Amino acid sequence: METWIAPLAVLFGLSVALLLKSWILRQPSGGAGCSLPPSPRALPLIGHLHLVLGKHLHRAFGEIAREHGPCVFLKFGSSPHLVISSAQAAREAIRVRDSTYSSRPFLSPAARAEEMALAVAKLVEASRGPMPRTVSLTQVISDVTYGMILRKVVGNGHRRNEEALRFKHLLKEVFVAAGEFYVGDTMPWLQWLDLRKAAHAKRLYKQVDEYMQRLVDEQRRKGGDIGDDFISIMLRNELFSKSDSFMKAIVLDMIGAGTDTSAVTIEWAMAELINNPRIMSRLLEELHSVVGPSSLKVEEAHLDKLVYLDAVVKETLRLHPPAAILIFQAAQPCQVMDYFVPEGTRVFINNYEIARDERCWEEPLKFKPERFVERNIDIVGVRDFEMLPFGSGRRGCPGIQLGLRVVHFVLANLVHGFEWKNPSGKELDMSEGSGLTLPRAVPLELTISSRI
Ligand code: HEM
Repeated sequence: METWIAPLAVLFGLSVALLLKSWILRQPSGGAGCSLPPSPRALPLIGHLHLVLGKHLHRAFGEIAREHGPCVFLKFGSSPHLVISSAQAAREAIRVRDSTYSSRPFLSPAARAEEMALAVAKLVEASRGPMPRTVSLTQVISDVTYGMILRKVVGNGHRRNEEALRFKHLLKEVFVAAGEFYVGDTMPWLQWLDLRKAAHAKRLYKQVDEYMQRLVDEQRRKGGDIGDDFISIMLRNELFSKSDSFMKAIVLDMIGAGTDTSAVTIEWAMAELINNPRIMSRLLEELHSVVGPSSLKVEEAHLDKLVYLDAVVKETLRLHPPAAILIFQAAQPCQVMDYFVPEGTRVFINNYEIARDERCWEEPLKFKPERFVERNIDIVGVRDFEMLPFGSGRRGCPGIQLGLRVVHFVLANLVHGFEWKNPSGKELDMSEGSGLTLPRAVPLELTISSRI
């Protein structure tokens, strides 16, 4: 017996090894005469999951791109993913996704001026309070942007009531839950690992839905005839007003997509300005020459003349894009950079990596707003693709104009009216935290003195 068991065991071992090898090396076959993009070595069952688990996705993708190139094919479980990390590849991928671009204006300066005036009054008070005059700028920025966006989306009534404030905290929790990696999304057989996280997310979404419903009901009771806020506009339009779910989804999209993105951009800009006193001085000089002495308020009418402020905001969006990765799905088989991309592939455009690519940007890790003064670089993904803070094309951000307005306006007022310092006197820590919008790891706590 023993004489034939040994060769059989070797044969069995060899076949398993061969099977595993062929599985590891297997590349799904390409179409239209071109091959799939290069791919790192995968592991059985989990594919490339081990390369990203426990890391910031944009950084993990950056490491993979440096080794394998700007178009990399990955598998998480059995789901195909394409990671794009160069401007040229991003242009091609977005061309495949769609070829038109549209932006929609959202302007109502009065509400924004009121929100800003409230924030400035609070800051002046803090600057006259007992020493040390330290302010949580993260909190101030978050409150003022939330107030501005909420007034635009749901009207004036909700901005300061208790429920609105509770909803703000709820949204924060939703952002954290949405930013989590759910293994079951790519490997359904591992869904049980997500059960606790998923139940928590479900509870949060239920609370969000209830709040949205109350907003819609309340506006409907008023007849929807007041104001130019988003709910009123939808209630006046038959196409939207028939479906509460549709209206709630749009309102949530606006608040969710508009508040944190604008707030973290202002926070990163302030942090970069504190760490770069020369740039802060140049911005202050511009504000003095356009607006006048600090006792005068910055108004929205000034913003178009503040060229250096615009450059500071663009440079902030380049180094700290709130959406580090843009995600979409290939609806049909397509071709990107001569590579075949199968239908259903989830495409990741690594915005963060592209905007720090040394082939496109000189000294890419340096905060240098001057690059936007010297060159007219398009940041909305129409002509240039070296940075895509708002995405691009039909799925791109519909709130670009409102977002940029809010960021310029709040930042200009914070810099013009107040002097800010890091209480420790050292450089600020610029580490990134976790979350959907690439927030700072450490909140901004600064000492304030008023110039007003
Ligand atoms: C600095 C501020 C902002 C930044 C950086 C930003 C960035 C983005 C990005 C990158 C996307 C995804 C685009 C894509 O997938 O290609 C997006 C989508 C979106 N943004 Fe913005 N955004 C900002 C402000 C706003 C504001 C103020 C609003 C409206 C109040 C808004 C509403 C939306 C909506 C509704 C979407 C679509 C979300 C979806 O597809 O479900 N955004 N934004």
